[in-house]
Amino acid sequence: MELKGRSISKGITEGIAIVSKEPFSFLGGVNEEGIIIDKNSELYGESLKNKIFVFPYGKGSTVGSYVIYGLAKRGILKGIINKECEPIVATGAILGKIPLVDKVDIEKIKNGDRVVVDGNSGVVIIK
Ligand SMILES: C/C(=C\C(=O)O)CCOP(=O)(O)O
Repeated sequence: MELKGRSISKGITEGIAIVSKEPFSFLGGVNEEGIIIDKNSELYGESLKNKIFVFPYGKGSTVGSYVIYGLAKRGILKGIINKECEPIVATGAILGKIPLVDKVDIEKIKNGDRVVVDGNSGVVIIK
């Protein structure tokens, strides 16, 4: 299935989706190893390692950009899909050089789906 969206950060990646139905704060939401540490998150205790992180939009501190950058640079976070990306998450993905596509109907993506994020054309493919 192909979902059309908008390119925010270029590049193409493929991986397993980890889906949060709630908006996500990277500062205080995830540690340096990519483990979700926000106890209010439905994903508490899960890992972002080698995953495509799917969530509606970012929330919280501007420091979130640097958290995303660090996760990307350490090769933990492979890509992001948002319903509506905001500047904090966009900045982190662009600096970290990981693909990000938004304006996607993320309700069609289930936890564990294998997805392709094409940040060049702004398309997500569920395999
Ligand atoms: C850059 C900031 C703090 C630091 O250097 O640790 C301020 C972040 O402000 P927010 O209102 O959380 O975006």
